[in-house]
Amino acid sequence: MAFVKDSGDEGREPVNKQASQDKGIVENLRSMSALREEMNRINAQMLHLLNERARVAVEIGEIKKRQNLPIVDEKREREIIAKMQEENQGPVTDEQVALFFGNLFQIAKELQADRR
Ligand SMILES: C=C(O[C@@H]1C=C(C(=O)O)C=C[C@H]1O)C(=O)O
Repeated sequence: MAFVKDSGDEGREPVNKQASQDKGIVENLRSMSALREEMNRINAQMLHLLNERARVAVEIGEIKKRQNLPIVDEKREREIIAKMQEENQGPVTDEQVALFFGNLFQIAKELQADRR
């Protein structure tokens, strides 16, 4: 950043404060837009994986239906959450990992129940 020279101790004001601020805002908007594009790509990948997982859950549901087994398997859900928390490297917290997988289980169980 440019500064006015020798304007005393309290000096060190930008030559053009407004222009510097505007440049910062433009840079931030550029970064934000690039980050949102990255976020859009991740969202699309996650949607793809969500549907892939859902298709597997539906297949498991068909087997359970044929064998007259219950949809809900709490032990299996607890094991998945424990394993995912063990592998979790953050910044997502273990509590958030449990919440996220809990939502995935909910979706899987709804899809299985829809087909009973
Ligand atoms: C998919 C299953 O059905 C349910 C959903 C689970 C999941 O989404 O991972 C896990 C256990 C079950 O409560 C399963 O039994 O594996």
